[in-house]
Amino acid sequence: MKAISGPRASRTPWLRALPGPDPRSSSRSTRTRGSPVAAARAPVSSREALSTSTSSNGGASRWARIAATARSTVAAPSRAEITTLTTGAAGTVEGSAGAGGTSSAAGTRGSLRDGRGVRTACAAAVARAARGPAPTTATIDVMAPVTTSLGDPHARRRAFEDAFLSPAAARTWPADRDAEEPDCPLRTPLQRDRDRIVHCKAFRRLKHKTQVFLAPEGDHYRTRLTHTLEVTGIGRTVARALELNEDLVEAISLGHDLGHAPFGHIGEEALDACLAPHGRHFRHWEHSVRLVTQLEDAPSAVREAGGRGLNLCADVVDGIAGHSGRAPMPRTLEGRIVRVVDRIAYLNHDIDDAIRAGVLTERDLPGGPIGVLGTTASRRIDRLVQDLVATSRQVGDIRQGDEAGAAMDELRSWMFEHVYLAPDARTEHRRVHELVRTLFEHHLEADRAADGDRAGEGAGALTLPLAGEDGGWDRYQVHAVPAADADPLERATDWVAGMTDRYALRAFGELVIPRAHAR
Ligand SMILES: Nc1nc2c(ncn2[C@H]2C[C@H](O)[C@@H](COP(=O)(O)OP(=O)(O)OP(=O)(O)O)O2)c(=O)[nH]1
Repeated sequence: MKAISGPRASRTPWLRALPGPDPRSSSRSTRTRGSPVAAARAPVSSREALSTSTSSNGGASRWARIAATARSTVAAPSRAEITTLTTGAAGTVEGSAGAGGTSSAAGTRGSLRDGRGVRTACAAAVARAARGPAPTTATIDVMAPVTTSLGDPHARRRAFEDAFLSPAAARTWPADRDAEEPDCPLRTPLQRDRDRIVHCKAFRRLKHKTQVFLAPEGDHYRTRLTHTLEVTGIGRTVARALELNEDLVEAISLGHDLGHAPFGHIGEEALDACLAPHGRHFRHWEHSVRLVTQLEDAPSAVREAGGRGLNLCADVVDGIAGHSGRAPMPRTLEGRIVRVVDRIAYLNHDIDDAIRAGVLTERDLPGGPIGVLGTTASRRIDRLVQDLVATSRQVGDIRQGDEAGAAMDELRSWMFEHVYLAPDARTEHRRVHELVRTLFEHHLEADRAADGDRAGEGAGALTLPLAGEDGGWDRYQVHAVPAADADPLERATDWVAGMTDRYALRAFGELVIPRAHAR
């Protein structure tokens, strides 16, 4: 079996915990019954079928497990008897019964309370109570936990993770953040991280950052943003198939490339070259971490908790830090998924873009790997994903099979030779180096000139005439380091790395293109 390059991951005894494909998945109707949400919405007759199928599995089915989990946290005598639901401090849900099993006047006001006593209207409970006593059937015991937990997303998600995720999956709780924050009542900590990433400025800038083709004019070329979305989609598929934590994979994927400099890898290389004489380096994955932990504006909840940056969960930061084949291996299986699917995504979309750009034709592609993986991007992705899932399931870690893994490596080497580092591309690379060096040195010089006058916004950013001059061009707020501690190299790096391709081009133009000084 082939692991993606990097330190060899420890083998997790995970397979034993993972069942084979669910036999119910062959039938669409029974599969629908397997979903907690679908089951909660299903008519009583379907629930009876569910109850039957649960018991006919001798209590070993997933449904029996989730019902048992939920039953242990919910006292729910029957739907008809529930008048109020109260979530306790520990997030458990308790049902309180109306006298004599009938719904009383009070019973028409179903409500939820969290541990701090915050009261939330629960429309479903209200509607149920208003309808009056419902028939008590054998299914009620199974359904009640699902029904009652609908009002408490955290209890429902915990029950889901206990029942449906592999024991080797990363768990959503406890949320390990630098600054401790109270949970959001609706979103889980990982959903919240996902939202924080999508709402941050660095995420929006990905739409104007190169994937491979510099500052592309064509509407159909990939950018770092569309690459990020493709990685997220493929990553979720793999995580779901392996019963790992999809929410974690999603958050890592969405954040993994936030730290890319303008002009993709070439910009990264150019910034690295600027820092090398000072004994420093630039790596995009480390800069992604710097962005989410320090540079991005803290959301209000983070500020209130005394934190900085996006204050993401530690597993998300770890996955971002370890997504590149050149970085240390992430500690979670979810992080390792992103590390492999990043390559699956970029190799295949880069072939597509290279053909679109006229750099390649399909006939040029190397016969060996294409023979193994398939002749179209969708077939290749499908083959690589199926292989990754099957092999990982078998060995208990995130691994590719020997044949598919070797074919992908060969294709990647071929792409380096014929696309990424091809002679035509190298000409542009020299120009990018020149541009990045000019901007970097301009910032250092401006910082020196500002000579300690650094209160408020970054002095370097103010020296560029374009900054903040018109509505279309934002000034980047990149200097999170307090003025007194400002490190000029770090400030220049943050400033250049934060640029989009077009901002960098325009900034460079402002600095080097002579302007008329008379009208
Ligand atoms: N790795 C790398 N990618 C390049 C280079 N030039 C262009 N690219 C393109 C190919 C892919 O579309 C994309 C890879 O960017 P990523 O940020 O996903 O690379 P990362 O270091 O995470 O990938 P890796 O694990 O090293 O394959 O950049 C280069 O010199 N090195």
